[in-house]
Amino acid sequence: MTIVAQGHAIAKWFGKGANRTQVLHDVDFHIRAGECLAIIGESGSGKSTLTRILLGLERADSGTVQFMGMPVEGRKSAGYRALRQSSGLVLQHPFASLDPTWTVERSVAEPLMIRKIVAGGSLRGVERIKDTATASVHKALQSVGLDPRIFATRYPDQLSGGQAQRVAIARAIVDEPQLIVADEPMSAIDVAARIQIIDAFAAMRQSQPDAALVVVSHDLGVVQHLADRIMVMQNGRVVEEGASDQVLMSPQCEYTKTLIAAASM
Ligand SMILES: Nc1ncnc2c1ncn2[C@@H]1O[C@H](COP(=O)(O)OP(=O)(O)OP(=O)(O)O)[C@@H](O)[C@H]1O
Repeated sequence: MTIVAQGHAIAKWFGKGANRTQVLHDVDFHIRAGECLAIIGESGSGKSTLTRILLGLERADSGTVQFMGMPVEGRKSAGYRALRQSSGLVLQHPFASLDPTWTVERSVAEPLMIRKIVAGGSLRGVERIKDTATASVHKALQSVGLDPRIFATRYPDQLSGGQAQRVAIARAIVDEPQLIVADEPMSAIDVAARIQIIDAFAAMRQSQPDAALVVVSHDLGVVQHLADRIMVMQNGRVVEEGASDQVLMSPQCEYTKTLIAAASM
């Protein structure tokens, strides 16, 4: 299977002078097309920093990151541009990532419009692609279990937290990116609605079988449902990695055992 993104020997420091702290140490990772990789670990272990580096939103101090075989370093690099155009991000707080003055349809269509403008489309051109965009937006909403006839014209304040997160997922997948990163997508969602988010990701994986999905989560139940492979981080290092069943059923590292024991309490 094609490797969509990979990093080698990534190190990252934050802060200056006496406050300078290393938060990632010699991290290697890769994600293949069609795979779901979960990154788990306690708060502050470096999960979000690693995904931000993977998305080109943060720079590593040393090491390399590649997207589809091209280096991501530097905003002018071909790898960075390809990554920006071919990745989707789902964050913890769905309402913070939706413009309250925009309808669901407009929010979900935004990546398509941006891509068209970046590709040199005129505003008139953008108007003309609206019909195509509407079809893609409705397909994305359907795939996350939201009926476009009901939800397309709603505003964020007319959505529950779970519905808003599914809108955010629809926006992340609407232009069929090769890589989707979801950073704690369930933690701001009430327990009853979490299953809908899991279903939305499962449906996305079915409709876009070649997309690579990276999920950062504290919730091992979520991880168990979604992930093919798990990477465990502790204090900025990868301490265990393997197939989901193997890591969850027979963890090798004491730290992973502790995480699993804490989750089943
Ligand atoms: N911009 C920043 N400036 C300084 N320190 C930072 C910055 N971003 C993150 N850190 C620090 O880097 C470390 C790793 O943070 P990170 O957010 O990657 O961890 P995490 O595993 O995702 O945690 P959580 O599960 O709580 O989101 C933490 O100690 C954090 O305080």
